[in-house]
Amino acid sequence: MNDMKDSNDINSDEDEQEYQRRIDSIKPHYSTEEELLQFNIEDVTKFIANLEKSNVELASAYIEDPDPVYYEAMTENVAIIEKKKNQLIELQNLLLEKQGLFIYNIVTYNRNKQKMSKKLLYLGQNEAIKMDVLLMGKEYGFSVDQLMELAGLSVASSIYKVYNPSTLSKKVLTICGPGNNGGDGLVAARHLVHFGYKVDILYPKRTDKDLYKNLTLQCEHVGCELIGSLPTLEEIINTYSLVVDSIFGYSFKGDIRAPFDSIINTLSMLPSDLVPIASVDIPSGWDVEQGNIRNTFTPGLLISLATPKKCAENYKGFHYLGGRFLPKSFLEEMNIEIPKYPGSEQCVDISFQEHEDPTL
Ligand SMILES: NC(=O)C1=CN([C@@H]2O[C@H](COP(=O)(O)OP(=O)(O)OC[C@H]3O[C@@H](n4cnc5c(N)ncnc54)[C@H](O)[C@@H]3O)[C@@H](O)[C@H]2O)[C@H](O)CC1
Ligand SMILES: [K+]
Repeated sequence: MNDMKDSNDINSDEDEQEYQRRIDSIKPHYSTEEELLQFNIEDVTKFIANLEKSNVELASAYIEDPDPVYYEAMTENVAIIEKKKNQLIELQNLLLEKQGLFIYNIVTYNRNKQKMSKKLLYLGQNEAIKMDVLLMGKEYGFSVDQLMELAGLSVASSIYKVYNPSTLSKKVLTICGPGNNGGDGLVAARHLVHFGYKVDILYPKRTDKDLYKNLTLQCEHVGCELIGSLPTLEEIINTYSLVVDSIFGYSFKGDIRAPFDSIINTLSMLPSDLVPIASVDIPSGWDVEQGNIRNTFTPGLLISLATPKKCAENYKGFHYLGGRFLPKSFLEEMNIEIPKYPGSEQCVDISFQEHEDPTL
């Protein structure tokens, strides 16, 4: 046990100070600010990777011997990883700024004190549908399965950032609806398994199209279990650490019909501190433009796809943007401005704290 604790000493304050001393001592060798930023980005990335590796080791040690010390060490690691990831995003944005790629007119700040554009557009329902038609038309030439794959990957990537598998002790339940939002959920479920989660899927109203049949098959092949009906509230709490809501997206209209009415009712009774919900594109049951008018659940994480929709304008939880597939020409044609994705990331944190003073 002591050996494991020692290998985790990277967490300690002394190590952090040592790390800072090392960075400071190296600074003079870098001739430009851009080079220094590049170096810092690489260093923080390695630091995060080491901690994540250490957490995987701690997690397997904990499974063999559920000593709370392992758990505490993992929790400490997770907090440091979160801090370092925020630092990484700031460094990446600084680099973008240095390279002249951050061009925003009106500036506000998100929870990571990143500069964000006020011009970021919240689409209405018809605009979102129009956008889809345009993307998949002759001019832009995308196919639905291409976009769905990128959308689903970005959902899984966002979940990984907010609800890291090392912090979850139970499985993830992905609930899929009958349309493309459900398809995004199937893709996300498969990637979540690749990222280290155990995933069950509830897919009560399946479509006969090959795309959905294949996505379901692929999920089964990576080990997702397809469950027949929604477990009781108590069973959900005992079995799952997270619910992924991919029931309805931007085409949802009217009163919620069966079987999704009772599913959404149950989800609305779920204590969010015990089992948070991650919603794909739209929190299911919310009006696409007016938001939570039916007083259903509020997700802990919302992953808006391509651009956020109007219902998310006053959303206060973790908010990520994914679906990194919009070409510049398309953004110009639609007169949309979206935040820059850092590096090769599939998602970007757009959780707003509009009135926060970034210098505090
Ligand atoms: N360009 C993009 O950003 C992409 C987004 N994607 C995802 O696709 C959904 C929109 O998909 P769509 O198939 O148009 O619709 P939904 O999934 O929202 O749902 C349609 C489905 O739901 C049924 N339905 C509608 N209203 C109700 C109701 N009141 N009660 C019960 N059932 C209802 C309807 O009959 C249909 O069967 C978008 O949000 C993104 O998640 C793409 O994956 C990639 C491109
Ligand atoms: K949804």
